[in-house]
Amino acid sequence: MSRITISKLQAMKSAGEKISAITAYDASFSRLFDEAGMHVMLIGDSLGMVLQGTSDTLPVSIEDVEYHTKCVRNGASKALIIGDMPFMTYATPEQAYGNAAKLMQAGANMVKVEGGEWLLDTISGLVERSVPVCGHLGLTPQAVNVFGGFKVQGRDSEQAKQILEQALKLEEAGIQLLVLECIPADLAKKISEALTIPVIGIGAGKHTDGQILVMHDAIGISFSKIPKFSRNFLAETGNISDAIALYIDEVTQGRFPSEEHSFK
Ligand SMILES: Nc1nc(=O)c2c([nH]1)NC[C@@H]1CN(c3ccc(C(=O)N[C@@H](CCC(=O)O)C(=O)O)cc3)CN21
Ligand SMILES: CC(C)C(=O)C(=O)O
Ligand SMILES: [Mg+2]
Repeated sequence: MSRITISKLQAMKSAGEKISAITAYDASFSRLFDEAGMHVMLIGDSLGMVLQGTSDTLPVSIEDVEYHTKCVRNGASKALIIGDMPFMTYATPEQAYGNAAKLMQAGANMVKVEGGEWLLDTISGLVERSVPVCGHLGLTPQAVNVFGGFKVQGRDSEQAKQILEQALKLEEAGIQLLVLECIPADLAKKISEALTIPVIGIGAGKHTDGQILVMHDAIGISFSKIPKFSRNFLAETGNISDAIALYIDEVTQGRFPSEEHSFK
């Protein structure tokens, strides 16, 4: 079976079919997620927190994500694979090109970068050089020291307007997928409707075109604090394959996230 393409995700958005995504870091889980029918796997810089035990994602290196991308690539034959660009590995367009090349050569089909306005040239440069790009707005964890903690973003109307405007500019610059993290459900709905490209939410309510979770949260074994927006699917099922199948089904049916896993 051939790999899920970005155009397939685009077609899913157009058809109103929900996209399910999860983070993955190794070949064994990657194969399990792939066989369950997961559409997208992200080698997240969250690996700093869930694999290495650090208190934020800032110490993660490009070599860390490169290594885990190779592991995930070996387990996945169908899911679209996204490599997360770590803190300060895309501070300039030139840095971004060299570091994106490492993740693409490790097996990623797309790279993800956190931020808005300042990234527009980097994004168009990557896209011109044949690297598909996923954006990330809202609670961008690499900016935790600016936010003063992992806090919900976009609650006041000025900030909400800014996130929407940034999303539109990123789309114009060439991103083909967008992650929205920890923003009010109404704002995520508005952005998902305003954009042509698919929007994947985490802590962003049920109206986005798809959902992503950190895999350790979805099975309730995270080293770090499990965020309010997550749900332990293993506790409900008793084995990991069924837990992942339930997660995908709940996303597909629009039952996850419910109000208790969303922000106002
Ligand atoms: N295990 C894990 N899950 C994640 O979702 C995740 C990571 N690690 N590491 C990277 C970032 C950091 N993330 C986080 C971490 C904590 C909260 C959190 O504690 N949020 C509060 C809400 C705070 C507020 O109301 O402003 C919560 O109660 O969920 C949110 C996102 C999301 N990502
Ligand atoms: C939470 C997701 C979107 C992420 O960026 C990560 O796992 O690093
Ligand atoms: Mg990340």
